[in-house]
Amino acid sequence: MKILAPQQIRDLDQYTIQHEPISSIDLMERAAQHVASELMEKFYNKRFCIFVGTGNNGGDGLAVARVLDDFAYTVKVILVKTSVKLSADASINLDRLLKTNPTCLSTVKKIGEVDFGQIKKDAIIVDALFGSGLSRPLEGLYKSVVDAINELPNKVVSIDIPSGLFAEYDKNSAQGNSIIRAHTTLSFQMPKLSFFMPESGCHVGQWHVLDIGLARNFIREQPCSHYVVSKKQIKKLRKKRPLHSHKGNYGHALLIAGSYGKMGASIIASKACLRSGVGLLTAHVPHWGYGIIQSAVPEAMTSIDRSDMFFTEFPDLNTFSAIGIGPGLNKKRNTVLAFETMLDNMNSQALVIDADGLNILSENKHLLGKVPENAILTPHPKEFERLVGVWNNDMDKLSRLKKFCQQYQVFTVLKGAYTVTCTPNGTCYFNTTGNPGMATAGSGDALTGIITGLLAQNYSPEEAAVVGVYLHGKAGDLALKKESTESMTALDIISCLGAAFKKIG
Ligand SMILES: NC(=O)C1=CN([C@@H]2O[C@H](COP(=O)(O)OP(=O)(O)OC[C@H]3O[C@@H](n4cnc5c(N)ncnc54)[C@H](OP(=O)(O)O)[C@@H]3O)[C@@H](O)[C@H]2O)[C@H](O)CC1
Ligand SMILES: [K+]
Repeated sequence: MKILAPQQIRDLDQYTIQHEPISSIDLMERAAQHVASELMEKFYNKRFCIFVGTGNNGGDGLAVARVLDDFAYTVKVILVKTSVKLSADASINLDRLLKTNPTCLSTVKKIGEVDFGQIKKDAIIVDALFGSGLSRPLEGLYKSVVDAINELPNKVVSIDIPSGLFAEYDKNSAQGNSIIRAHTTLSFQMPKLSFFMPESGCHVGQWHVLDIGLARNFIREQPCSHYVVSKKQIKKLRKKRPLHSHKGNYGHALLIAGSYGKMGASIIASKACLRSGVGLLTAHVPHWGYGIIQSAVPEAMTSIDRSDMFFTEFPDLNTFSAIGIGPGLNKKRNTVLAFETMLDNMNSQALVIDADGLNILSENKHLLGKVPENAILTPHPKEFERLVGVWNNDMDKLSRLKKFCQQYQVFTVLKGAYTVTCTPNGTCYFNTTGNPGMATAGSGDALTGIITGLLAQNYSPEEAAVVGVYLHGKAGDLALKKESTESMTALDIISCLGAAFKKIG
């Protein structure tokens, strides 16, 4: 699913009105019907208190109030209005509401006029103050109202976007901005870019997309560099196995991971790689790790380093279709040298670099130039910061991510609540599977194993990264059915990979 920019969304709105054709007031009505249905389903028989502004987001709120009132819900509407006039469609909806239920509405022009004490604790607050038309941070009356709503214990549902939040904008990170902290956000047609950033996404709560039928052909034709990964897309990318096939058809992966005291990284990455469908796996481990890996992962072959403790050499790379390097490696001088020599000797093998592999790159920046094109780097934010420097805010982080991928022609999987895969041309794919239980030791090693396994099976780097991240998150979500966010371990995630594949279908 595309994540369009605010101006594109406005154009989409206009295009739909002209080409469907549908009048803007009817489009607002359609949007409001969707919101009201969702509210009635989620909050059956609850009372609602709707804060509306003067733009079209407020118009949505007024129309929602009327629909809820038609269904005999108890609704209070608070129109927060400075001296500005209402938008044309908000004004029509105000008249419609006044005709059906004039007593539900109060208009406030000063903060003292809002009687927050009157709002029952179990009422659902609907936030329809500002949507995608926000042009500056909130001030004065609007800021006070938003701050006061955020102090209330009530659940808040935002229409389209939490009021005060920009759809995509650096100012989201400005200290002291007042932004609604929603429990749920019902967003029209597509999520907004700011939902995916830690600094701004924390205001959004659970978000749901309401398909209000905006012109699909227009969406399809829009240039776009931000996408949300969907199950449908992953299903299309999954490679189905023919009946007559053998392990030789599914690639041979090499995992260079683990060192003295960190053999778990090798075990976890190896198990994940095998559970992702690789035909053959060789785990390259230090001499000391031989017995450990052989007994923990009997399915894997081993390549044994001459060093007892660390990675200092590598086997003939031509045997392998994909290589994963980094988990639990350490950064000893000889390890750095071996890594550099390996980069010099890469041919056509697909490559994943994680953990200490990334730390070696950030401490030896000249090696970045040796990373082969289309390699996949899988940093967590701290590792990424070591590679690109400190960012000012999340939008800056995103632009550094794109610049980095374009400069080195690599894919980067930047891990987080919404892990983003950025391609060498700067296109970003946001992943929505996964949960906070996956923030646990070895979780990243598992992802390295999964992506390496997919690469070995001839998934393109883009497919392997996007599918791998999705599967890893999905397996984590399935593991959460048996475990809690606290108790989940990396091996729990791996044990659910089979079920995750089945969920893709
Ligand atoms: N996408 C669609 O197809 C549909 C969207 N709908 C809804 O419409 C809103 C967007 O509506 P819009 O009227 O463009 O924007 P807002 O409702 O957010 O409000 C804009 C007005 O608010 C003023 N404004 C902006 N920032 C501030 C501020 N910080 N303080 C005070 N006032 C502010 C702005 O004035 P300007 O000075 O910036 O010109 C406008 O007057 C979308 O989010 C959906 O909810 C449709 O209903 C369905 C189709
Ligand atoms: K809103």
